[in-house]
Amino acid sequence: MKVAVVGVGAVGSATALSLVERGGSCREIVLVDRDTARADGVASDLRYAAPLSPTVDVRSGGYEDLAGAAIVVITAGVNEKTGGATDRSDPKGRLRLLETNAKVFAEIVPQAVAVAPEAVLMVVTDPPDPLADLARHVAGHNRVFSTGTVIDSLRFRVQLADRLRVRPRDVQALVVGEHGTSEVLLWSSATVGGIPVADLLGRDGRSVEDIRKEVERDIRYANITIIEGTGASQYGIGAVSARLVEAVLRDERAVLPVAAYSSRHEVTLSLSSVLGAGGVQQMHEPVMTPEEHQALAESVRVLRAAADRALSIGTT
Ligand SMILES: NC(=O)c1ccc[n+]([C@@H]2O[C@H](COP(=O)([O-])OP(=O)(O)OC[C@H]3O[C@@H](n4cnc5c(N)ncnc54)[C@H](O)[C@@H]3O)[C@@H](O)[C@H]2O)c1
Repeated sequence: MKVAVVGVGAVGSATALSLVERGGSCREIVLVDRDTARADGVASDLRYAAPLSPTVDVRSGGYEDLAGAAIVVITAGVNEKTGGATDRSDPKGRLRLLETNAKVFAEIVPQAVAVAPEAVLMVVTDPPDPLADLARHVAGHNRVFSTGTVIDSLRFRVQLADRLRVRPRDVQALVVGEHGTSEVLLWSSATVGGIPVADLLGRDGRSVEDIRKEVERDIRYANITIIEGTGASQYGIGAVSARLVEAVLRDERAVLPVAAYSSRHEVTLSLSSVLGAGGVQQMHEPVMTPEEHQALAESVRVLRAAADRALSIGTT
């Protein structure tokens, strides 16, 4: 199985490293970037790490090398720091990158689809959900999804686990809607060992409402906190991307909050999605309170407007 990564910056190289280290799901990784020297350098670096993992060949290439790829991971484009999306008080958040990155997608997607018409397209570039709508439109097929709120849901689980002093693996908690400032944290269904987290938080006397605000802030702006330290958030999303590739290649039917087009909501968004061969196979709406439903409707509104903009930029 061949996996292609288009865009070999911080996120693309972290994704490729995670693919090599997780091992086993793909036999070949091709790295493509308009900065060919960078793609060559990352491929060369990873080639020397590969013998420590299950057999995998890593090489750089051009679009012609996408032929036969089962999945194309798109991580090309400006990031939050370069694109000026690191202001916590800016409600647009990652949507600030839409104009620039829609143009990047208009360049990449037709070339990728021409060479690899059967490949699943996985969008990581921000803002991933409207860019997945654009990619789907340009590709002319539905085998398109974005990493959506998988990373946000992991952040939610980690933040809750910290406060509850349990391991994150045992916390069930979902974020749905946009991978962005309008995302919806589903507190009502967050549980640990079958117990609602709201029943466990605040046992040390702190107000549950205060803890909730603190957790929401930490998750919504986790990317900015990371960028303030390192310039780019890359390792978490790299590990997520490799894990999602694995779920597709192995037809796992894993239930994860990746984003795909929902005919019900008429836009790409994250719900409880079933991920396997061909991308997202089913999407289900988690049980929500009326307030959570309302917040999701607002996120859908934001996403529809962004998708319309992405299409108008990327298809003219
Ligand atoms: N979905 C998520 O959860 C998530 C998380 C972190 C970052 N991101 C996003 O991922 C993207 C990449 O971030 P990064 O930190 O790796 O940025 P980066 O600047 O380190 O790398 C971007 C790479 O894309 C390449 N590129 C740009 N335009 C191209 C084109 N037209 N064709 C081919 N290659 C092109 C550049 O040469 C560069 O190597 C950003 O949009 C960032 O915001 C998304």
